[in-house]
Amino acid sequence: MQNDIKNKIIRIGTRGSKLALWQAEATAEKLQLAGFATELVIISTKGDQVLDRSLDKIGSKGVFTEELEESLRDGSVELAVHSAKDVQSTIPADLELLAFMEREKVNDVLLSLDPNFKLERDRKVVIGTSSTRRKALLKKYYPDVTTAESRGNLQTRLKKLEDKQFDALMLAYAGVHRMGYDDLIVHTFPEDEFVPAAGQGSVAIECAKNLGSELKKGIKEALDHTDTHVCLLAERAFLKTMEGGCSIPSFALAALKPDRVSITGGIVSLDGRTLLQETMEAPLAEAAALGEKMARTILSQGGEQILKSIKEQRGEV
Ligand SMILES: NCc1[nH]cc(CCC(=O)O)c1CC(=O)O
Repeated sequence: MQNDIKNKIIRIGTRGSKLALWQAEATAEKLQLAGFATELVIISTKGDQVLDRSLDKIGSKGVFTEELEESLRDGSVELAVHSAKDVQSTIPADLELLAFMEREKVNDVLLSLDPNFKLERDRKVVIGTSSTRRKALLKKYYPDVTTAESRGNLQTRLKKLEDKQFDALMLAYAGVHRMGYDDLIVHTFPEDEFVPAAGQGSVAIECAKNLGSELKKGIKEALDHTDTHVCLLAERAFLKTMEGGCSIPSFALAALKPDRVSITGGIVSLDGRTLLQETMEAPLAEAAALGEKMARTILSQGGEQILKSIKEQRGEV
């Protein structure tokens, strides 16, 4: 049985950005170690093609995932590799998230070409970011900072930094590290103030539900990191209940204790004035329920109001 499934080449669908390819190659390596043959299939998504608008204006649902999911459906790939952060909170009924790879350090970091760059509370600097969460948290903790749009893949954003479109660039450590830009890091934001977006730093592996149970089991054994998976269940349940999507400044970070899971989650208003943030814990087996409970708590404490005013500002209601 085991040998049968390993005769088949696992085609891995991935976006073409350098970071996406790094993640797909890391996936392929793990599969190869487990005895599978692999092949990468590069698929371009709307998020890669539309670079002149911020994500919240393209629409938050699946901008980096839709075309990959179509390839899972039509059988042209067995797996799709995503940054877990980019995966919409509800997966289509015919697909599933099979595995989450071991998580990288979760923090947001700041990159600058000036190694002596200091981020101080009362310094007027321009920081490149297109994330609503990062913009709003910067307003809260660094009110004198202004932000400038920085969409595009990491290389495009670094080019904007070189062109002095901003003084520093704010990114997830995970991507920076995977691309080998650690040398440019001038600041690491503490994860209790700049709580990351749900899923940040982890790679999610998606497949069609009907891929075949033996094959799915073999792939999961090769790729899944159990601790990361439990944390992601909690964070994604939070995201789903918040109905957040990547354009909402919500955040959630779960962590494991020996036999319990804790989660810190919340939402911040776009102007940074209202920050709702809580930490809760539960037994390991209740990770998803914990994420949901956290979201309901935040929503009832004023999160609902924040979401409503964000939608009003965007003209969605
Ligand atoms: N939405 C873009 C995106 N999706 C995943 C990462 C970084 C890698 C990760 O968090 O796993 C990034 C860039 C960033 O936020 O700096």
